Formats: sequence, structure tokens, C-alpha cells
Amino acid sequence: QEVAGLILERMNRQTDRQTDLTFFYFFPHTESASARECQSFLGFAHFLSELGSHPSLPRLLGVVTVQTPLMIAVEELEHRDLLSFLWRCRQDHTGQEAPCDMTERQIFTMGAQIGSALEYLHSKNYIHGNVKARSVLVGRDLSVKLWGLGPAYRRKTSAGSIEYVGDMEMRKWQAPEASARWSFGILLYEMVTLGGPPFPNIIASELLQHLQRVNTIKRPPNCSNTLYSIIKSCCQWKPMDRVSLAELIRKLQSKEKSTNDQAVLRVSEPFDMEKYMREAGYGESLNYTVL
Ligand SMILES: Nc1ncnc2c1ncn2[C@@H]1O[C@H](COP(=O)(O)OP(=O)(O)OP(=O)(O)O)[C@@H](O)[C@H]1O
Repeated sequence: QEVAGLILERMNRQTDRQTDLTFFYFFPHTESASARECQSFLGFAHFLSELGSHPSLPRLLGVVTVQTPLMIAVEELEHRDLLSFLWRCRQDHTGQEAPCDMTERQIFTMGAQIGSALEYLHSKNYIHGNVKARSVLVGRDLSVKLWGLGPAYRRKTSAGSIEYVGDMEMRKWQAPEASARWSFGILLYEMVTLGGPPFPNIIASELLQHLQRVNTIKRPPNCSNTLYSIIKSCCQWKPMDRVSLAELIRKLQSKEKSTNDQAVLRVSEPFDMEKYMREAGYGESLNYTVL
């Protein structure tokens, strides 16, 4: 904490910028970290620095490479990841006040911001490959930024391989072939269901067969025709039938302007973490903590 404070002070002096909200990634996390892991941490830091800046990507503030613990400092987004934010937006969240009343218009706004971050990454020849609510961070003003860049970095270092398609954790977010537009549809689905798991009644290993039969994702009860048709345009079975990213951003921006809904999205079912993990198809090894 102390070292981080000093680094922050120095960074602010060097960059002539006052940053009070900073999120630090430290390395090593354990005593037994290997040289290879260290290289990978530094490689990731380098990858972030090469990405350049975009309004919908968290700002890289600095990297400490000369002494351990190594550190990557990025701008902190107050509401943290979108998935736990959505859960907190549910009315039945006991005790604390919900951080926001989510409306469909908010989904269009957030969706357009994430779309533009993805478009920026594509313009730099990076494939994100990890689009989901957990990879999105929410700021104080409810603007969102795309994070979860680990797979994009690993893809880059493994020469464009699509090794993550088979990853158990991501099965319900990924199309049979890796496709940002598909996962984008699932991200919109997560937003409208306030963090519900995609395909809740289908087990991950049977998803492919299910999609071959029904071809698309089921409409959530509180989803409007407009939003559902956008979700479906992303989640078409055949990749060539899916909306292009540019068209998707255009649609989201236009709906954002034309929607004046004030209707707050509600989900009647109380949130149950165990049920979520099971229905989302996460392996038991994953330990997801909501702060
Ligand atoms: N810049 C940030 N500002 C605020 N919160 C952050 C920031 N970066 C990460 N977090 C929070 O810390 C958590 C862990 O971050 P991390 O980047 O390690 O993701 P992760 O859970 O390991 O991602 P994944 O497992 O999907 O790759 C996030 O889920 C998010 O809530």
C-alpha cells in the first residue's frame, strides 16, 4: 500500500496529472512465481502500453518494472465489473442501496461504448476474445470500459491461435467459432437480465446441439422487441448472417437517441450465486468474489 502510494505520487508528478483512483496489479502474487510468469506479466504490461488510449478502455497510468513487486497501475473504475454491478442493481439486493436503476436505454449507451472499444481493438488487429459483463468495468458516471484483455494478449503471443474456444469458462459466451459479435449478443443479454446466466437451462456441453436445433437465444421476459432483435442479430447461428460490428454500433447509437424509456429493468428472482455458477457453466474451480 505504502509503495503504491509513493509510486502514485511520483506518477502524478511526472505526468502532471492528479489521479486519485488507481487500480494496481501486483506481481508476484505468490512466493513460487516462476521467471516465465514474470515475463508474462511484463509482456502484458508492454501489450497494454502499446494499445494506446481510447475513451472506452481503462487508462494505463504506469508500470513498475525495476523492483518487485512489479506493478501495473490503471485507472480505477468505481463500480468495478459490470456483472457484479448488474447484480447489485437488482431490487432484491438486501441491505445496500442499488447503485443504479438500469433501463434499456442504459444498455444501448453501454453497448455502444463497448462496441467502439472493440472496433478500436480490431483496427489494431487485436481480437478481444473475452467479451462478457465480467470483462467490462463501470465508472462513477456509469460510463463503461472494456477490460479482460488477458486473452487478447495471450492470443497475440500465441500467433492468433483460437485456443480459448474450448475453454470451459467461456463456452456459453462463445460462438462455435470465435466471434466478437456473438459474445456481444450474450453481453447485451447479461445486461437485460441484470446479470443472468446465458442459456440457463442448457448444460454447456449440450449447447452446440441445442443451438443447432433452435438456432438462437431465448428472449428474456423483460426484453423489448427492439433489444431482442439486436441480440438475435448478433447471435445468429451462421456467422455470415450476423450483424457487422460497425452496423451494430450504429444501431445501438441510434436506439440510444430514440429511446426515452424510463422503465427500470426488474428481475423478480433473487440472486443466488451457486445457482448462477451452475447455470452459467463455470467449472467448480472458479472462485468469483463479489466485493
Ligand atoms: N481498473 C479497475 N477498476 C476497478 N475495478 C477493477 C479494475 N480492474 C479490475 N477490477 C476488479 O477486480 C476484479 C479482478 O480483476 P481482474 O482483471 O484480475 O479480472 P479477473 O476476474 O481475473 O478476470 P477474468 O477471470 O475474467 O480474466 C474484477 O472483476 C473487477 O471487479
